[in-house]
Amino acid sequence: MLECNEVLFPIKRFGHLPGIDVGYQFYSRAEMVAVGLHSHWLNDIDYMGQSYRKMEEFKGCTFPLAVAIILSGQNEDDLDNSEDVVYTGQGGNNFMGNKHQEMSCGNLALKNSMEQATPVRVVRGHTGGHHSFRLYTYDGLYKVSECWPADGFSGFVADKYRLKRLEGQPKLTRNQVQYSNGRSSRIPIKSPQLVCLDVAEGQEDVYIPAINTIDDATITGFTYTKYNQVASNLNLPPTAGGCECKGNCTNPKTCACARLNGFDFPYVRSNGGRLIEPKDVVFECGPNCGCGPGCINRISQQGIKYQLEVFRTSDRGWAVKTKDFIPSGAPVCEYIGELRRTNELDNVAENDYIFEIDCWQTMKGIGGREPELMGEDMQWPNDEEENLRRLGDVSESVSNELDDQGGLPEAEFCIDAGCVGNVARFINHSCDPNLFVQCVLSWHHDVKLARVVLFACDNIPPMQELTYDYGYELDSVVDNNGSVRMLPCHCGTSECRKRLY
Ligand SMILES: C[S@@+](CC[C@H](N)C(=O)[O-])C[C@H]1O[C@@H](n2cnc3c(N)ncnc32)[C@H](O)[C@@H]1O
Repeated sequence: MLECNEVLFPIKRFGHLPGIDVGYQFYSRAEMVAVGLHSHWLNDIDYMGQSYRKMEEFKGCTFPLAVAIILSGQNEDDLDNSEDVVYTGQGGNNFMGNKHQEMSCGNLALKNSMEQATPVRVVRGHTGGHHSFRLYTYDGLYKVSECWPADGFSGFVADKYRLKRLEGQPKLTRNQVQYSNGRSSRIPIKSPQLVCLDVAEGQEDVYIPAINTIDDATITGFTYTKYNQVASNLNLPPTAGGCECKGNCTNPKTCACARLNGFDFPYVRSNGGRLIEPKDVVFECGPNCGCGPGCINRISQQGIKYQLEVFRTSDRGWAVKTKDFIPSGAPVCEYIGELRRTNELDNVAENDYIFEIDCWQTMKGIGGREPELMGEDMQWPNDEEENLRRLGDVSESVSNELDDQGGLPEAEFCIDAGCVGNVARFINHSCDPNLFVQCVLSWHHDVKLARVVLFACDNIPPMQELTYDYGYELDSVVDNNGSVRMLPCHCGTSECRKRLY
């Protein structure tokens, strides 16, 4: 990973990092390493070493030079009043009995930064919350104003550094920083940009914060739900029969659910479970199966695993980014809302959150969304006949059942996330997306009411916005008066078709 980081960010730099505003939050050191904000996994002082001396642009500088420090509150002697910090250097008090810190590496880098007046990025680490996660905030640029050796409380001589926050940066919202070190159960951070600590209100296994650096908008007007709700006038199809496997499904020859997928499992276990290739429909194990919740064939039922963040854009409202790396083929989230009949929607033109369940139309090539090609080694066969043949490979009864439902020009059912929904409702459209829509059947086998799951169609690096292709046909959206509605696309990719619909 370090090597990867060196490839992405061959040159460390002091100063702000493009795209990382003051107040930016990170959920792990790995994230900071990935974006190059702080490129040491263990050391709290990150610095540019002697190799930078040879570079023309750094001519005249004395190295090492500090670029970033993490204030984690681990040192009992540290003082932190937000704008003014006393920081203890690294090393000393080791098992060899060395009680004096050496003026080398990070310590020397801080001293050199003081002497050459180069800015140092300051990151604060905090722990807290009911998930007890560690959170890091980027708090801006500081200058090292003083350096002196001092006796520490633990009886060793340490180098001390005073850092003062540079003027002209966004204010920090706390004037006394309190580290929790795992002792506190509260989350100490309230950055002005954090408009909601968790849009999921604790329902998911991860927090999903919302950040707004654009305007005054907050997250309102919907209730978060992790599970689909069913409109009162809609009856769900009967629960499907299941396989008789025990524990985990392992044998595709004997597992009844694997048989529906063409005598194979659609997923591999690597990287926490990945879809091998997009399919017309994936048959997962369901409530009547003998296997347990950890079964390989239930990967999309295991909830959101990646750190996601809702953020405000200047031209597309809210959007979602991942703070984790997401491997190609991994399930990211299901599109959740209220299952409704499409012909009973009254305010379609005003509701931005309707997902038509058009799996059957897609499979039959009658106006559903285009199958998405996946990156790397994963691909959807281009051949429509091959797609349908693969569906024909599933058991005859299911195939017949699907054929009985054929001929529908439009999706009969939809997922309306206008009033109730999950984080998927905030994911925007892109003409060159990094997610794709996969229909999944688990509880029942009616493809018209299939679950809609968004999978990564490529390896997605941290901090990337998540998008999928909404798959509208141009001129297919009409308002109540029958006039065609058009919506310009702001996905900003080179593939942009200029209109969503
Ligand atoms: C399902 S919502 C996505 C979340 C939405 N941005 C929000 O603020 O809640 C779909 C709506 O987002 C906007 N949107 C999504 N992708 C867009 C794009 N590429 N260009 C312009 N607007 C987009 C459109 O208003 C669309 O009707």
